[in-house]
Amino acid sequence: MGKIITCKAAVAWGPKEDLKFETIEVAPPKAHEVRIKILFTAVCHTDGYTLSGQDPEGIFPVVLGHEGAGVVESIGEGVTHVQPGDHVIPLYTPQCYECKFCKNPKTNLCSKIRYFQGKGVMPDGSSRFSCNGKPLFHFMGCSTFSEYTVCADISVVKIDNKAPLDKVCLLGCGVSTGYGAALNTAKVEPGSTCAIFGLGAVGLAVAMGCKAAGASRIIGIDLNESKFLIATKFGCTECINPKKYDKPIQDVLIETTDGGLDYTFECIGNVEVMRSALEACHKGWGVSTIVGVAGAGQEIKTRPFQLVTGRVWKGTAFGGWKSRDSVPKLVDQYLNNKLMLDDFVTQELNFKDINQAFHLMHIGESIRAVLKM
Ligand SMILES: NC(=O)C1=CN([C@@H]2O[C@H](COP(=O)(O)OP(=O)(O)OC[C@H]3O[C@@H](n4cnc5c(N)ncnc54)[C@H](O)[C@@H]3O)[C@@H](O)[C@H]2O)C=CC1
Ligand SMILES: N[C@@H](CCC(=O)N[C@@H](CSC=O)C(=O)NCC(=O)O)C(=O)O
Ligand SMILES: [Zn+2]
Ligand SMILES: [Zn+2]
Repeated sequence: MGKIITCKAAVAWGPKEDLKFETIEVAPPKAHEVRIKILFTAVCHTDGYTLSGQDPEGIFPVVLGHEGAGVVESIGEGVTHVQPGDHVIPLYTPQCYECKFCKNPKTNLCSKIRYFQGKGVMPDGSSRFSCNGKPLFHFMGCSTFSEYTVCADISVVKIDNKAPLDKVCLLGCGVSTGYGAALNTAKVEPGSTCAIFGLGAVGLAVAMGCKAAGASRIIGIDLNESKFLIATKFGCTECINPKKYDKPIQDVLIETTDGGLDYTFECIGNVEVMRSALEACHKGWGVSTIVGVAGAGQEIKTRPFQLVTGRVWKGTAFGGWKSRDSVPKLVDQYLNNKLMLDDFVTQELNFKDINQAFHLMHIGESIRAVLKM
C-alpha cells in the first residue's frame, strides 16, 4: 500500500502489433483513485478495434482491456465506497452522481472524467503505468490487461463477493451492453419482433434481453453460421445468413415479417449493416439501435424518407445502464439464475495467451475468451 507495484501487463506498443508481455510499474492510487488486482479479464471486440488503429481516440503505447474483475488492493485519499479486499468491476462508463448526465434519468453517459479517459490518462492528466521509465496510456478508464490497474473511484463498483469473477467480468462490457440495448435503449415490448445483426457476445446478449422482454420473434443474422446454435440458446427463434440471398437482407426481412421488424440492433460496427438494420424496421414505428462501433471516418446514411416515415435510429453505450447503480444488480441477477453468463465463455486461457484470445475473436471462434491473470 502506498508503494509502486511491479507486475506483468500486456502492452500494445503500436497499432496492429501483437501485445507484448512486459514488466511494468503501477504507481499507488492518488486521491479518489483505486488500485485493483485484476484476477480475470475478457477480450471485447472494441479492444481489437482500438488495436487495429481504427479508433480515432486510439493512442499508444497503451494497456488495453475493459472487461475485467478483481479485488481492491489499495485506495487513495477520499475514496469512500470501496475498500481493500472488496471484489469489484471496473466501469468504462463511470457514474459520479454529480454531473448533469448523472442527474438526468435519460442517459448513463457520465461526463465527469470522459475527456481524460479519451486522452488515456487519469483525471489529474497523468498515467499510473510505466515501463522502463516510459509512461503507458490507460484505456477506457479500465486497462484490465495488467495484473494491477488504477481507476478513478467513480469507475469502480463493489459487487457481491460470492460472485465468480471469471464470469461476472463479462458484465464490465459486452453482456451488460447487449442486454441493456434491448431493455433500456430500445425498450423491447412483449410480443414484438426483433432482428439482431451480429451474433458475438453483444448480439447474443441483445437476444437474451429481447427474450427477457417477451419478444415473439427474434431473428439472428450473421455471416458465420457457427454462431447459430448458440444464438438459439440465447433466445433467437431463427437465424439467417445474408450471403444465402441474392437480394439485400433488409428486403428479405421485410418480406418475411409482414413489412419489417419492430426492433433491430446492429452489433457489428459496419455502417452498411447499420443501414440495412434501419431499413429492415417497420414503417411507422420500427426502432433500430446501433450498438457496434465503426472505424474512424465511417459514416451512416439512409434516405431521410426512412425516418420521415416513422423509423427511429438510436444508439447505445453500455446498454444505457447507469453503471454503479446497475452492475451490482446484474451480478445479483446472475447469482439468482436470472441472467446467463456461463454460456458466453467459449475459452478459458492464461493471461500469457492473450494474443491467442484476439486471434480466436478475429477468426470467429470465440464468443468470449476469459483470461486468468
Ligand atoms: N456501444 C457499446 O457500448 C459497445 C459496443 N461494442 C461493439 O459491438 C460490436 C460487437 O462486439 P462483439 O460482440 O464483442 O464482437 P464480435 O466480433 O464477437 O461479434 C461480431 C459478430 O458480427 C458478425 N459479423 C461481422 N460482419 C458481419 C456482417 N457483415 N453481417 C452479419 N454479421 C457479421 C461476426 O461474424 C461476429 O459473429 C463491436 O463493434 C464492438 O466494438 C461492444 C461493446 C459495447
Ligand atoms: N473511441 C471511439 C468511441 C468508441 C465507443 O463508442 N465506445 C463505446 C463503448 S465500446 C465498448 O466496448 C462507448 O461507450 N462510447 C461512449 C463513449 O463516451 O465513448 C471513438 O472515438 O469513436
Ligand atoms: Zn467492450
Ligand atoms: Zn457523472
